[in-house]
Order: sequence, then C-alpha cells, then structure tokens
Amino acid sequence: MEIEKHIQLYLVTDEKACLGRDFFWVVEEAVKGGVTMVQLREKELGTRAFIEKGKRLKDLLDMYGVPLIINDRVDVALAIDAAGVHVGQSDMPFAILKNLLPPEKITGLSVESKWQVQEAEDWNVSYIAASPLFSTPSKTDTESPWGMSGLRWMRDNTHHPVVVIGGLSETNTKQAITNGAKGIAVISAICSAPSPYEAAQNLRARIVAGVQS
Ligand SMILES: Cc1ncc(COP(=O)(O)OP(=O)(O)O)c(N)n1
Ligand SMILES: Cc1ncsc1CCOP(=O)(O)O
Ligand SMILES: [Mg+2]
Repeated sequence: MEIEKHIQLYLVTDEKACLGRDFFWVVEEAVKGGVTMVQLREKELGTRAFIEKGKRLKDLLDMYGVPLIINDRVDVALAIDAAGVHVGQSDMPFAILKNLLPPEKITGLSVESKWQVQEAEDWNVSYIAASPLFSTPSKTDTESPWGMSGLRWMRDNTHHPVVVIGGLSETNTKQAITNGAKGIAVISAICSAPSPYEAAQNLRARIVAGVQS
C-alpha cells in the first residue's frame, strides 16, 4: 500500500528542536537521508505565517516527491493543497475532518487508549499513531506510554497501519517495526541530530532491518 511506504520514516517538525539551524536546511537534509513523509507541526504561528511556511515547505518537498502533512489545521492544509492532515483526540473530530477533505487526502489520527483504537476501526483513517510509544521531553501533555506490549496489542486489534511516535531512536526502531509498527515518527532523533542526513539514513536502515527480520 502506498500509505505504508509514506509512513515508514515520518519526520514531525519542531523548529525549536532544530537547535538554531535553518529549518528548511534540516528538513532537506533529512529528506535526502531517507525521510518518507513530513508533518509541519506549528503550535505558535499565526494563520498567515503558518500558511507561508507551509507553502515554502511544500515547494521544497514537491521537488523530492515527499508528501506534506499539516498538524491540527485542516484550513491550512486545504489552503496550500497539502497531502493531508494529522489530528489528535482534542482536535477537530475525525468524522468532521473527513467531510471537509477531498477523499484522496491522507488523514492521520493519534490514539492514546485501547478504546480509541477500537472506535477508529469504523473510520476511514489512513494511519493511526500510537501516541506516545515512550515518554518524551518533546511532548509532555500525553497519556501513559503504550510501550512495546501496548504496540503488540494494537497490531493484533486494528486493521489500520500503525505509526509509533515518542522516544524513537536508532536503539528502538528495529524493535518497534518487529512488534507491529509500519513506520516511526520522530522529532528530536532527526531535528536535533548533529547530521539530520545521517540520522535519517541510520533510522531508515533500522527500519529496513526490522522489515527484513
Ligand atoms: C504522527 C503523529 N502522531 C501523533 C501526534 C500527536 O498529535 P496530538 O495528540 O494532536 O498532539 P499535537 O501534536 O497536536 O500536540 C502527531 N502530531 N503526529
Ligand atoms: C508530537 C508527539 N506526539 C506524541 S509524542 C510526540 C513528540 C515526539 O518527539 P520525539 O521524537 O522527540 O520523542
Ligand atoms: Mg493535535
């Protein structure tokens, strides 16, 4: 499935995590290293600045054929013709989001509990994100981490492709894939790495190793 290729190595952006380096340079290096999809996650930008940044990022990603997902904001995604939107459990309800978007757009949903996984079984989501897999300083307003046993439960109880997010690094990526994740989503492992290019390459190699084992 096309979506399973896109979610393999999913970069979620956070300008602060880029440690003062140029945001677009960090993303481009990561894409050259093997990132397969990018989410623009902006919690503080006003609407106009969000749209401007999104347009510039989309122009960059289009050159590499990498889809751009917008976090939280369906209006921004529609304004710039992004590939899709990611929402969580406090954002726009999924059913409303789905009605607002053309059917071909990618829709991602964070799931924080077993009940939310079961509820999403009836919905036409492109992927669900186990959020968080492990606790992480990058996002602290989270429910309890799923952990590897929670991920295995999810693998056995959903028909949707699962992405894991929260605390993913070179050390646990292969294990996440062998326990049921189709892909990993990361902020700090790429945005804060000395070389975002090499970090993406190394994570991609761990994903491939997990798929092949
Ligand atoms: C791929 C992915 N997974 C989970 C999240 C978290 O979404 P949400 O719970 O809505 O929290 P915010 O990111 O909006 O703070 C995500 N953004 N991306
Ligand atoms: C956005 C988000 N949603 C759940 S955990 C998280 C942050 C992931 O950041 P990191 O990859 O640095 O742990
Ligand atoms: Mg959200």
